[in-house]
Amino acid sequence: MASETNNKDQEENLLKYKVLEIPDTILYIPNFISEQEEKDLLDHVYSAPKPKWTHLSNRRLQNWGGLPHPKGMVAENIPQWLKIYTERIAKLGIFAGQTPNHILVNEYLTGQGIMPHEDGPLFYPTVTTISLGSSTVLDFYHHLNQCVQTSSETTSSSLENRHLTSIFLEPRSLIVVKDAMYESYLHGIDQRQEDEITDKIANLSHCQDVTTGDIRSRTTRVSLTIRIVPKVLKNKLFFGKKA
Ligand SMILES: O=C(O)CCC(=O)C(=O)O
Ligand SMILES: [Fe+2]
Repeated sequence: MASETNNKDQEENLLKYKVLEIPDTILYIPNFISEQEEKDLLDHVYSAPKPKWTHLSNRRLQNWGGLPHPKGMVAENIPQWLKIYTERIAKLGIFAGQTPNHILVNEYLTGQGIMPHEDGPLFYPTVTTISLGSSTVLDFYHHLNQCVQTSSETTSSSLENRHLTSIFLEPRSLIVVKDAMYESYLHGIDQRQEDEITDKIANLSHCQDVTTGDIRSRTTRVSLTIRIVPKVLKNKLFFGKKA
């Protein structure tokens, strides 16, 4: 009973961070971490051994907690400097009592981004991201098949036409993307040097110091995407001969 009351209190506390009513649900929490915590996290990310980085054409990344796999993830130890945040996020009460076991670190240089995509079935359908270093704009899009067909198919399928909403991500903020927003829409970050603040950004009233019409330059941004991989292998399979 007591835990039911706690859950209800937690849900009510989170309501003030809710950005969109439809189609449920984006929460945006400014200053989720302090400036010192941001600095410490960046120091840790940049002190990771070189082979920890995977280089992609438009960003590089580090994977912590194991490699998600349809057959199950072989879980790896999460270092303490990241555990602080998986535990802090677990306390928000958005993961049905579980603690996130996976962190993807993405680094975007100015002008880099990530193509519209969905995170897919290997993850629990709630995703949280802490932004470090620079602000950016995260865009949400309808899937191609969700678009209302107009007389011109090319127009109706262009990304611009499929745009649903955008969220301005300030450094040190946390965004939570859940439910339909996770499962039924694509998200991406445009490859741009700067972001124009327009009324297409849904969370302006939750941001610190931004007004429509502002131009925000991008610098290097590091994001920590913190999630749950539900399917974990209990033991590493042992193929070698025992001594
Ligand atoms: O950097 C971000 O905020 C988004 C990252 C993302 O969408 C992903 O890694 O799947
Ligand atoms: Fe993603």
